[in-house]
Amino acid sequence: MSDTPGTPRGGSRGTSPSSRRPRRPAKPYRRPQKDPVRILAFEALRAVEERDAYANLVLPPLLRKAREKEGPEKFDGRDAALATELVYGTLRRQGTYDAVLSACVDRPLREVDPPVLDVLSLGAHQLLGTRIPSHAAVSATVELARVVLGDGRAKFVNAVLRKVAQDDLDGWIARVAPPYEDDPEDHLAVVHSHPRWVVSALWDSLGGGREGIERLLAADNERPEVTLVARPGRATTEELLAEEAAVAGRWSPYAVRLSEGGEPGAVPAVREGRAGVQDEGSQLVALALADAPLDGPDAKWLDGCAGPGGKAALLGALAAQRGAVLVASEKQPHRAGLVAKALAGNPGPYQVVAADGTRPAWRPGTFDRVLVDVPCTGLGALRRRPEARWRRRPEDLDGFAPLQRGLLRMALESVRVGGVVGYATCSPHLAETRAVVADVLKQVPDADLIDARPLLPGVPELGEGPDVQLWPHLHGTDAMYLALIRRTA
Ligand SMILES: C[S@@+](CC[C@H](N)C(=O)[O-])C[C@H]1O[C@@H](n2cnc3c(N)ncnc32)[C@H](O)[C@@H]1O
Repeated sequence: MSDTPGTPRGGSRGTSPSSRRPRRPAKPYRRPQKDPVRILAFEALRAVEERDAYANLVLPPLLRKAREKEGPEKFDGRDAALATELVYGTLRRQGTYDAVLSACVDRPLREVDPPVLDVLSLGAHQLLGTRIPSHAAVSATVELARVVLGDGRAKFVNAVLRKVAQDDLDGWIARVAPPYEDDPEDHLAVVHSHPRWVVSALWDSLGGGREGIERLLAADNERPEVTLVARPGRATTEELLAEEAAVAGRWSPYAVRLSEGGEPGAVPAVREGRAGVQDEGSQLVALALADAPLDGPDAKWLDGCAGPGGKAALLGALAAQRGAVLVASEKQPHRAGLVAKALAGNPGPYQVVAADGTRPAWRPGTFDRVLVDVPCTGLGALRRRPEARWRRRPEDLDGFAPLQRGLLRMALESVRVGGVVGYATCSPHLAETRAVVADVLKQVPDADLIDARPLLPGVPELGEGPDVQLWPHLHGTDAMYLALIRRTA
């Protein structure tokens, strides 16, 4: 990486040696103004870039510390909201902003120092993605650059951002995105800030024309609502609906949504573990498996990939109401610890085990219902993890493929004849959904897909079945996938 920033495109590098000009009197030095909100946003972006940190894990402790400070650096709610918007918005829109910045800098962006690029992206987001007036966005970002990069680089930032400020987002997109007619996927990748291969994979899975994929990509750039689950027998939706800013869920009878500003940590039932934070798509997967029709006993349930325990806690509460026991198994011991925490206080019997689901510690045919919510690329949860789309690579699919197949094979071996397996992913990528199910069913002939759609009552636009794919733009959920499979012999 270069140690010096690039020169703004059209800049004056090498054209006007200052020695030939009369010297201007030097401006008196002015200390840079420290803006704690933008400094914190910059620190969070650096952690994401440098340490491969997750924004949703890095930001909360930084905000907590800023709220605990005394004096002018102490954050109030509006400061925290602005810092969050700056970090999430900058990361989500990075693809679009990179295309714009590339047009304003005279060298490839990869040759611009990463901290300088982070400041430029923060500035581009304020200029093109927020209502902050242009002059304020430029001057605040240049002051930030003076504090975190030094005066020399701040001049570069100033010059680049002045170019960015010459147009609005639509104007820039018209200039930098290839026309849809020439290259639909590249066009959508720039307009909606997704890597091209992700646009392509989402479109393959969604099908249809331009409108649907555009709505999906736009939904990925929206901040998702916080959804709570009232764990049955432990909390009620009425109790959660009494909270300020709470509205009923769309599909799950146990879901309550918190609108902007709702703090799950402030809800007593959440603090006591009787309710939890859980996307409605994740709730629907657990409910569909629990409601799948079954002949014979219904006493032993397995969650074979349970960490950190969202679905296990809902399954555990439902199992308790039916007199069934839940075994929640998770390979990584520390995540098994999280499952134990999520299940603590469950009203019925349960067991948490740290075990490899591809080499089960139980006998074949032990369970009546089995869920395997397998590790995956997470391309269905891009709303929540703003940096994830830039980290994932197509090669990651090959890494997950054998594990996904191994876990489904073992799930089918663990369920009794007549029992039901739910195969779930929080990715809609066909290589992680239908391809896995089809491959495994070729090897395990005594198993049939069953229609999952009637088990999500009231949920529209579930496709042709028998499996189910949820979508952020159609259902307001993460893009969860579920196939239900019955062992027949
Ligand atoms: C998508 S997450 C499951 C999310 C969980 N069902 C929930 O709702 O909270 C997949 C989990 O599978 C675990 N895992 C990975 N390999 C495994 C294996 N061989 N056996 C069991 N669990 C495994 C991962 O550690 C991860 O916690």
